[in-house]
Amino acid sequence: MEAMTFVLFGATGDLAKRKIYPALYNLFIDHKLPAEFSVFGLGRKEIADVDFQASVRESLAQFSRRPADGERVESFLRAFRYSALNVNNTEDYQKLLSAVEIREKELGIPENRMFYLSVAPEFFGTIAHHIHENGLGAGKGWRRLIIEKPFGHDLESARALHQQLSKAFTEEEIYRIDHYLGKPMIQNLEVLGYSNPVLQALWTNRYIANVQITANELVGVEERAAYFDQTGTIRDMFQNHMLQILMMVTMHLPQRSTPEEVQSKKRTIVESLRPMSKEEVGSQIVRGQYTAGMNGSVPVQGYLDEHGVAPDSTNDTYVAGRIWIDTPFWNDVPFYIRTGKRTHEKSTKIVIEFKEPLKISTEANQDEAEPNLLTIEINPMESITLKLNTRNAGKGGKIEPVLMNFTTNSKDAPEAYENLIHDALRGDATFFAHWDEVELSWKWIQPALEAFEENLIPLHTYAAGTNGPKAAHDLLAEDGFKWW
Ligand SMILES: NC(=O)C1=CN([C@@H]2O[C@H](COP(=O)(O)OP(=O)(O)OC[C@H]3O[C@@H](n4cnc5c(N)ncnc54)[C@H](OP(=O)(O)O)[C@@H]3O)[C@@H](O)[C@H]2O)C=CC1
Ligand SMILES: O=C1O[C@H](COP(=O)(O)O)[C@@H](O)[C@H](O)[C@H]1O
Repeated sequence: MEAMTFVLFGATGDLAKRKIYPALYNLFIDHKLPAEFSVFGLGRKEIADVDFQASVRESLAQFSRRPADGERVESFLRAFRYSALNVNNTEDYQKLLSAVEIREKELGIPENRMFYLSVAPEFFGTIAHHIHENGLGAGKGWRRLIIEKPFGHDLESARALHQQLSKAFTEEEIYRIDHYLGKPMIQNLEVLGYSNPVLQALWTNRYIANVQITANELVGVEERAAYFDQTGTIRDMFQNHMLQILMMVTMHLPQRSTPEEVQSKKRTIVESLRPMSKEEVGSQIVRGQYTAGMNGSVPVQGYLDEHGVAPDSTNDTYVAGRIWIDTPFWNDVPFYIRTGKRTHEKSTKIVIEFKEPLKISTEANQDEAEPNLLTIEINPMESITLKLNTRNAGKGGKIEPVLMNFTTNSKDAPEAYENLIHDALRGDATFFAHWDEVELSWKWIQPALEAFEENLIPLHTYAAGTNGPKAAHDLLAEDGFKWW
């Protein structure tokens, strides 16, 4: 990997401490960073390099999956420098440029620069503009930009943001992080498809009855009401993470696909999502909000009583939807997606329900065989389970389900941010969200955003600690299915 400078906007923030420093440190230990690299942390306060290094050391002690002590952490920290910068202040960028150049010369490294914007999205455009105007991106090496979701608040604002960024960076230089795309099991979907002919053959509407994608959470709004009450689950989870999982599970990829091929297949999927009008949203999408209930054995308050939430808020903390993909592979297969806060469990998973040939072909047969299910657990477990039916000779030949299960030992696996930062440093955009996907996702979901805002569809309640609103279960029951 080529030597580079990693410029981190928002170096004093929560994401940097919890995710970015531990990811860089673990990459360093695994020899996945270049032999020579330089890191510049940025924030508004004046902080001495040595104090900045101490705060990074502290973050590692708290959040790294590997012990952060001894010489190896010290040698990692020697790469770190700090520069005070207010995103609106031109002089601060000039000061930064000169510090970066001095360090590049000291280390004898090329002018390869990675700009990571771990700051509020309203700063993205300003920062990109200043990087461009002040020559930070004009070195002889490569320049890349990593940004964190949210990429816009709706279709219009996403397009405006894209325009601003495009003035300073090309699409190939922009790496949009959707951390779900860094999860090992999501990355595994690509391999599962092309390396298992048995699955590949079944991956169509001929054999699949429906696909269910779930991202249930135990947590509520926590300390993030200011953001979440303006955002809701539909923007926070559904428009990005859930639709990205949908794309990953439905694209058919040949082996050794290039990032461009992956992006093109994903675009085809999101382009083929059957559009819904604002008036149709009510029949395809369920929105919910949690009321008081339990988090395990602890009583918890309802959403409207959470600190920072407007007492009459109609914000969604739960969304379930039925989606159709109009392609020859997926015609007539319903995709059910649900995600919510304060449900009964933390569980992110994909369930593929296969059609039931037994029931279809022998109506008179009294055996109650369950459908074959392929369950891919993403979080907190990482496993793949296939549910088959077999005859149990010990029980008079009764047909019973059996499970074939593979569970990964995820303790040592790299975390999402490690995978993604490593890919961006290598210039591999496979697991990043391309602008086309982002724009098309906003376009598809825009009528739902409007229906929510105009209160055209009901806001169902569910008690904290339960499995979501009843309406989300009715959505599948209408089609003769149930959530697994
Ligand atoms: N935290 C998380 O788990 C996740 C966060 N994100 C996204 O990541 C981004 C960062 O989030 P998070 O770390 O939580 O945010 P924080 O509020 O914790 O940190 C914000 C950072 O921005 C810096 N900052 C604020 N104003 C300015 C300014 N005018 N000039 C320069 N720097 C400024 C702050 O530095 P200082 O105050 O020192 O100047 C601080 O380092 C956001 O876009 C968020 O949506 C996405 C997914 C998860
Ligand atoms: O992006 C987000 O994701 C988290 C859930 O992530 P996970 O990796 O724990 O499944 C969610 O809690 C948060 O609201 C959202 O912004």
